[in-house]
Amino acid sequence: MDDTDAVLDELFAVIEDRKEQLPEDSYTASLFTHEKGENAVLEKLGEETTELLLAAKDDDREEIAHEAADIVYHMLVLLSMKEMGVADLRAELRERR
Ligand SMILES: N=c1c2ncn([C@@H]3O[C@H](COP(=O)(O)OP(=O)(O)OP(=O)(O)O)[C@@H](O)[C@H]3O)c2ncn1[C@@H]1O[C@H](COP(=O)(O)O)[C@@H](O)[C@H]1O
Repeated sequence: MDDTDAVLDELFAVIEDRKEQLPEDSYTASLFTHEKGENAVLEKLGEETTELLLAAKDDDREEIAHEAADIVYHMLVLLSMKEMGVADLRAELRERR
């Protein structure tokens, strides 16, 4: 497993922990409560996708990486909300190889 794989698994483990513990100062935890919730995650994914497209049009590599990371984080939160995980993503990608 390379570093990229490891960081995805680490991040997903943190997300799962926030979902369980719901610490007050956690942005992730706020997404799992009525304070924000699923709609906020979906809105973020929409916004960040638009921002990624604009960054790509501008050939702004730093911004592309930033927006792509925001999308991956919110996508992992969404998978967790649906009782899914990185394993589902990995299995789907693997099946396509
Ligand atoms: N990867 C992320 C991550 N990406 C984005 N965000 C948050 O998502 C929110 C929205 O992102 P935006 O890019 O839209 O930032 P914004 O400043 O709110 O911008 P706008 O809303 O004005 O567009 C911000 O509050 C970001 O901090 C993240 N929050 C947390 N993580 C990871 O989750 C871990 C746990 O974080 P907590 O749950 O906060 O402890 C962290 O250590 C990180 O690894």
